[in-house]
Amino acid sequence: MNGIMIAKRSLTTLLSRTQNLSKERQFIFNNLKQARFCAYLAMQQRTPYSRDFFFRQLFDEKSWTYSYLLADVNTKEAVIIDPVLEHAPRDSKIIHELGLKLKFAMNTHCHADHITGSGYLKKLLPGTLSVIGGKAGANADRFLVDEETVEFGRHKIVAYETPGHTNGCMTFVIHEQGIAFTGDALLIRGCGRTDFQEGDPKTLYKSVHNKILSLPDNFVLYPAHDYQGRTETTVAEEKKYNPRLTRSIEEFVEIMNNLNLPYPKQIDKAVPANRECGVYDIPAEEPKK
Ligand SMILES: N[C@@H](CCC(=O)N[C@@H](CSS)C(=O)NCC(=O)O)C(=O)O
Repeated sequence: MNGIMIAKRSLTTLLSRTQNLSKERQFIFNNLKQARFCAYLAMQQRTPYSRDFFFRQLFDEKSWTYSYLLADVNTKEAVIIDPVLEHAPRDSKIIHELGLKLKFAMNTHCHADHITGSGYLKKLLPGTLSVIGGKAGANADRFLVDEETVEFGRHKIVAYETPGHTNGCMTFVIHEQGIAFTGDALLIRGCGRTDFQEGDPKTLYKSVHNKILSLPDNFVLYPAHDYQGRTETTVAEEKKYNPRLTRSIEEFVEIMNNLNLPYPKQIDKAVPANRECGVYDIPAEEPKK
């Protein structure tokens, strides 16, 4: 019997003995339960990336957006997920410096909070194709349907429809590497709002449970945003700690209908621009009045 098994057995014996005891002991019991879950999480090793898989998380501080640059190390073919207009020069520079060839600029959905960098990247890196879900109602070079595969080198992204934040939301999964890009469907300890752009809480709840939280527990999830500096999560963590999605569907609807968030600052220019796959240059700042 190895150390972990002995520790697990002792903890289980201790836990069973603490049941039906006083409040104080119940408190200790709950903390031990928590410790046991943390140990379980720590033991859930993520799938190590294969040596020929390149991953880079990028950030836009204005809209708190994460973009992801992925590549096949051998063929140099690359994709970028959810690029941001203002960072197209930065992203194309990295791609150039690393000797990569951008094949696809992909969007998980038609964003409301920033203009996609797809259009500008197409101009800076000729040959790049823009990609979005077929139900997004946006223009692009390639439209994805549920479970369609996008390839770069030998790597495969499977696109799953996860509507609810918007109709066209998709989650991009790379099964071999144990990762998923959830866009705004699932955020770390949260989820995308449902109060505009075809948002629907019941649809979102079903999408997240059926298509994201049903992935293996150790899959690492990469959202399109985080507003607290967190960079990634896992299926196991969200199944345990997501304050919205661990509730019943009725409670979830109630929560979502009462978020009362202010509208994203850029929504009026972002949605029309994103319907056209972004713009082809960084627009000049509007003069201050
Ligand atoms: N303050 C930001 C917008 C923040 C926001 O509304 N985020 C969206 C995702 S981008 S449409 C969201 O779904 N948030 C959910 C949440 O619970 O925060 C801005 O002005 O751009």
